[in-house]
Amino acid sequence: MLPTSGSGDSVVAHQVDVAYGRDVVVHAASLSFDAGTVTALIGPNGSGKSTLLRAVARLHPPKSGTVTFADGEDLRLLGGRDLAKRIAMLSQNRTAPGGLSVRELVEFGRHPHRSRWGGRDADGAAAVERALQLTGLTPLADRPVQALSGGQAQRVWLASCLAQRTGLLLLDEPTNHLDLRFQVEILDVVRHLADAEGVGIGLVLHDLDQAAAVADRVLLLEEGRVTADGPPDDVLTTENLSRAYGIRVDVHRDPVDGRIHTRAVGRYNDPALRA
Ligand SMILES: Nc1ncnc2c1ncn2[C@@H]1O[C@H](COP(=O)(O)OP(=O)(O)OP(=O)(O)O)[C@@H](O)[C@H]1O
Repeated sequence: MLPTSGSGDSVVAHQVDVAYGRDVVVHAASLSFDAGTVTALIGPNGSGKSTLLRAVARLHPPKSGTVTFADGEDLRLLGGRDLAKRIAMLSQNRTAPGGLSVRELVEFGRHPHRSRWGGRDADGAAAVERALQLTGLTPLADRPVQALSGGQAQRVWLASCLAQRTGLLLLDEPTNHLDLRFQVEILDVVRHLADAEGVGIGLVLHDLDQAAAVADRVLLLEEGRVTADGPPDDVLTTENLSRAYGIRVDVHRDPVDGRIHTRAVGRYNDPALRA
């Protein structure tokens, strides 16, 4: 079967500051998204996760610092089409142009692989069918995008990224709007792409249990700074999470599968506070 990605790729951000106007919201952030590795960005609302991901994807130029591929090549030196062959990003807040079917929107992901004059894209049809299949959209392929639910539409945008067949995949809250089954299935796809095809994956997740389950590495952001970076066991601790989120967060390890589970303890499930 045609692989979804090209070959795996890695990207390194070094001491990156990112600003909106004069307001610096990401401070001296360093990270890497490595081939064959799933890296999750977590942190409270407004801590800079999306902004940092967008800076790595060159959608928002950093104020200072560098973003390079593993071989040292600066992303700024690539043309848009060449960059889109190497990095795909699922952003939040997308709007589909009117009148498109699911398959037509997924085909947008093939744009960088077509010649400037819209010429042949030998792998295109197979890449699109595979992306539809991986996201469970084959039965909906001919439906108008505008007739889809929020979760179905989320899967179409993800499929469009997969059809791009890049070695790096950056996903901003990919499980947003998805029901339980598709949350699990999409994270399975993410894991598969990293393990079987060597894709480097960076994703923003709010669900800490999902981050623990899917990620090899977790970065915690607080007020625009990376305050922890390492394996889930080292980062997802009561101390780190309670400090970052400003609420007590208990962390347990499942005795059966060994996975980390987190529980934010609010007033209503803390017996000491309820008494
Ligand atoms: N377009 C914008 N113009 C100005 N400030 C912005 C803009 N987008 C985000 N910000 C600010 O930048 C900071 C970081 O926002 P960002 O969206 O990166 O955080 P986040 O961690 O992804 O948040 P969330 O979990 O809510 O999605 C916040 O203070 C936010 O108010």
